[in-house]
Amino acid sequence: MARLDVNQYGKAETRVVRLCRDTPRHEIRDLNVSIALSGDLTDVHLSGDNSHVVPTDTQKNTVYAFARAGIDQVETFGLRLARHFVDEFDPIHGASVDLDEYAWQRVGDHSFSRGSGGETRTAHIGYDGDVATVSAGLKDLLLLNSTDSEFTGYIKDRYTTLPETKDRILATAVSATWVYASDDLDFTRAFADARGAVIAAFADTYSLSLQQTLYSIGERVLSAVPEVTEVSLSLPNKHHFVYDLSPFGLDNPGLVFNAADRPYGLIEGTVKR
Ligand SMILES: O=c1[nH]c(=O)c2[nH]c(=O)[nH]c2[nH]1
Repeated sequence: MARLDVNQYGKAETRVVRLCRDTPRHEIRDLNVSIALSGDLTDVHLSGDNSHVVPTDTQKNTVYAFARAGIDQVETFGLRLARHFVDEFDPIHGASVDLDEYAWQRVGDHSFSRGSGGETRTAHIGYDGDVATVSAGLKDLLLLNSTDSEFTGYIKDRYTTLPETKDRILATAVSATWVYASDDLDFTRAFADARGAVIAAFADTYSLSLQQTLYSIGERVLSAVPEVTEVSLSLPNKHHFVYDLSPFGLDNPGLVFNAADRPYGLIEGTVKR
């Protein structure tokens, strides 16, 4: 016999752009919003009774309608949406809202530039009708140190070819998610402080491994933002290998590198208070 287990449904990746045109110097907010609702949804799966279903199309429309009032902080926008679906519709007991915000750089009063592969701000809202949990973070934040990075002293076996190095490029694309202790705080300030801590820790740490850098980033975020209870980091090691120029009769004292695409080391961890 089959039995329906956990399930959720919603509109994924609603792309909403909200302009502010109150002055000739326009503002732009560019979001990708994914909603997942759960609750009393057994009948729709077992018998096709849709009477408990808030259509995903309605969810999408709600995102656009709520954006009309303005997108202040991604976290508060997500909280508004999560609370709306759970508080307005009896069969809906839980909402999960993921928000990505793309960073546009201003290049004029009404002109903006967005680098491909640029950094994205993220937020996640969970709401069960009682407690709202908020986490935030960023992804694809590219960072590179051109020195102050070593990797030595590791296990060597018959398959080890990696030479020890006292001076290498350390580069990564940071994905970080941190959890807030409260659903009511200045998320914009907290984000800016956490982001600043990530960058400062990466830049300031004399790195003996990317693992050590990960811990120092986590530690710095916790000390910079008191409202953060834990930080999870996913750090691809974007290897830069010194290219062998000796076949061409040239030396290469750490000047020319092969920026390898794949494979990459992937260093992940959570740092808590
Ligand atoms: O910082 C590093 N950590 C590792 O675990 C590792 N493994 C590797 O081959 N290079 C690196 N670099």
